[in-house]
Parts: sequence; structure tokens; C-alpha cells
Amino acid sequence: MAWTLARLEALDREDGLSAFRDEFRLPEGVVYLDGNSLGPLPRGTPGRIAAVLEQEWGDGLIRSWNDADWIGLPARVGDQIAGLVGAPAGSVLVADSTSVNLFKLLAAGLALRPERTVILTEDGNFPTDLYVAQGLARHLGDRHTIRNLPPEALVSALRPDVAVLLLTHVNYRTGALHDMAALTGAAHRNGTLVLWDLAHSAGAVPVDLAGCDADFAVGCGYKFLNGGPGAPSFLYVAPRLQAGIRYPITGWLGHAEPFGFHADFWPAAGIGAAAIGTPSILALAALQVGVEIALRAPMRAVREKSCRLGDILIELVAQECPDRQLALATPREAAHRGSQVSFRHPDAYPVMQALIAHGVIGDFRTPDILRFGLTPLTIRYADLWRAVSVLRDVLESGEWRREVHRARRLVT
Ligand SMILES: Cc1ncc(COP(=O)(O)O)c(C=O)c1O
Ligand SMILES: Nc1c(O)cccc1C(=O)C[C@H](N)C(=O)O
Repeated sequence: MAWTLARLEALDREDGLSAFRDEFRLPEGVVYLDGNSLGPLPRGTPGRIAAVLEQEWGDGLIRSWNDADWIGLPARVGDQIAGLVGAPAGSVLVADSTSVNLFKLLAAGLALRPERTVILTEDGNFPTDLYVAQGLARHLGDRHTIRNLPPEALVSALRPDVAVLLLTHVNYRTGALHDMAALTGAAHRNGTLVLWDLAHSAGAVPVDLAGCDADFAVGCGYKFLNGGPGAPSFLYVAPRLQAGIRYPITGWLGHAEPFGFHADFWPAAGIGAAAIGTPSILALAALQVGVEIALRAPMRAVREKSCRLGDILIELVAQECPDRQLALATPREAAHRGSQVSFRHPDAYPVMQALIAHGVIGDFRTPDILRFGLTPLTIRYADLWRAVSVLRDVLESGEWRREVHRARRLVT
């Protein structure tokens, strides 16, 4: 049966998550399909930031490190995020950026496997993951080799020299979802540690770090967790590894007694040793608002809606835009994708710019990807009708050929 606007509106009426949309500020006339890159602003965030500014900073001044427990905020928000990624309390800390946390945990993983010299990762992994691995290998005296392989070749590449398997759970371009349990199990049978990048998973797909016995993970605060541009990242270290770990950056807030002001470093117990310097309290407060919304949304319903949105988007594009040079770049089966759908088009960049000019905001990824993020808390089924109608019109009219849509901007 063909998709119609009426059928999609009927799905919106039955949608148990529909009330969440009102918790976000979404500009009139915009269909926002980029929450996988920068989540929208929760309506509660400005008030929370204002309270931290006025009362905690303005009135409380430095006393707020104790009175408002600013000092405990990275671990508190970490424990809240733990509830979203299947991790126990005390195993997640909010700190730094995803790139920095990748460096910290990859270095810690390599230090736990000193006799092994290979970092195994995937072709098409997010560039920062690859660059961090390259930079770290150089820093360690070029002793390590980085092996990039297609996903289907990873398991057979797990040989005795592989120290760490570094993977992004959901691929940023294609949206393909790895089987975390199977890959972690295969790595462990080889004595290899696994570091998962959850940038496109946390808050979007079910993640069970403890159930999969994952070793390390990092994740992003500004995508599906809606923490705002440049929101701090989080990191996870399995409790069984925390005692023996050696982080490459040992700052004063990772010390067992930061206010002892000792000359020598000895690490805090548990996940606290992963901290480096003073956390950004305003950014943490904003992130906490987004995380608390995500915690109220049942993950099973989020995943179901995400899969359904993806299936409908794929079917609607096939229905409305046949023969328009669009090729699905995302696995067709919902079980194998995250919360985005991507299409290839030879002129993806100007096509996306034309869509954005009409208020349908997705993004372009080199060389030829039109990427649509599906955030079940804010997207209505009927929004897909509007998005695909605009896509059809842009492709039919050839409007994307106009010079204005071809001018490359710095951030795509
Ligand atoms: C998979 C993945 N890892 C890491 C990052 C980078 O994180 P950051 O720029 O916050 O360090 C991103 C996106 O920016 C990403 O998509
Ligand atoms: N972090 C970003 C930024 O500072 C500007 C523009 C985009 C981003 C992104 O997050 C990109 C994103 N990780 C991606 O999946 O492509």
C-alpha cells in the first residue's frame, strides 16, 4: 500500500513518544533531520543555564563547587548516561571531547597489551578515530600498525598481534550498526581489548556495554543527547579494568586527593582517575537537561520508532523519487542500521543545499552522501512526507543545479 500523508498522520496520532517533541524548541517550518549531528535545544536548557549562572555562579560563587556539588557533576551525569548505555554506576565519567577521550582510552588499552602492536579498525571509521590512532602511534615511536579493514574482514583479522579493536558502533556515513556483542566476544577470545565509539548510538539505539562485556567506550554529548554545540563527551571503563589502568594524561582532578596538592600523582579510585582538569559546569548543566529527557524516554519505544521512521523514509523515497539517481547507502534491514538513513547521489552536495534552503535540514558527507538523522523524540511521521516531497521537487525541478547551491561552505 502506498504511503500517503493521511497514513503518516494516523501514525503520529498513535505515537506514544509524540509528547517529547514539545520539550524541544524547533523552528516553525523546519524539518530537522540533523539531530544526529547537533541535537535541538531542549526548552528546559535556557532556564537551567540561567539558574547555574545566576544562583550557583552569581550568588554561590566558589562555594558552589561544594554547595551545588559542581565537583561531583561529571560523575553524576556520567551515572545518568550509564543508564542509557547499559553500564553500571561508577563506570562512566563526563569529560573532555570525544577525540580526547579516544586518545586517553586507546593509549590506556595499548598500555594493557604492551606485547601487541596492532590497532585494528574499520575502513570508513570517523576520521577523528583514525587520526587519533595515527597520532598516538606516532607518539609511541611508530611501534604500532593501524590496520583498516572492511567490516566483514574484521573478525578474521583478529590475530595474536592485535592489541585493540577500535570501532564506531554506528557508522557516521552509512548508518550501519555493528553487532557489539559478537565483535566484543570475538576480540576477547583473541585477547584483544575493544574500544567502542558510541557517538551515533548513545540515546539512539539500545546499547548494553556491561551485557556485551565491553572494555572501553566513548560517546558524544551534542548529538542524540541534545547537550548543545561542543557538549562534553563521556567515557566508559569496565569496572574490572579500572584498577590497573594507566591514563596518558594525569591531571590534578584525576588524583586521589586533588586538594592535598601533592607533588606526586597517584590516581583516584575508579572512573575518577579518567578526569584531567576542571570540568565545564555550564556545558555539563546543559548536557544534563538533554540526558534527563533521554532517560525518561523508554529505549524500546525509541528504537521501534527509529526503525519505523527509517523503513518509511526508505519506502517513501522509492515511491516518490524513482529513477532520480538516488541509491540507498544504509542497510535496508532495520536491525542492521542505527538511527539515520543515507542515500548516495552524484550531486549530493548541491541537492542537500537546496533541501536546506527549503527548510529540510539534513547534511552532506563526502563524497556523495545525503544523510538524514532520525531522532524519534522530535520527528513526526508526517515530517517525512514533507521532507520527501521537497526532495522529489528539488530533484524534478533541477533546482539544485543553481550556482547558489554549489558554493562549498566550510562546515557541511
Ligand atoms: C563517530 C564520531 N566520533 C567522534 C566524533 C568527534 O567528536 P568530537 O569532535 O566531539 O571530539 C564524531 C563527530 O564529531 C563522530 O561522529
Ligand atoms: N562536531 C561537529 C562540528 O563541530 C561541526 C559540524 C559537524 C559536527 C559533527 O558532529 C559531525 C558528525 N560527528 C558526523 O557524524 O559527521
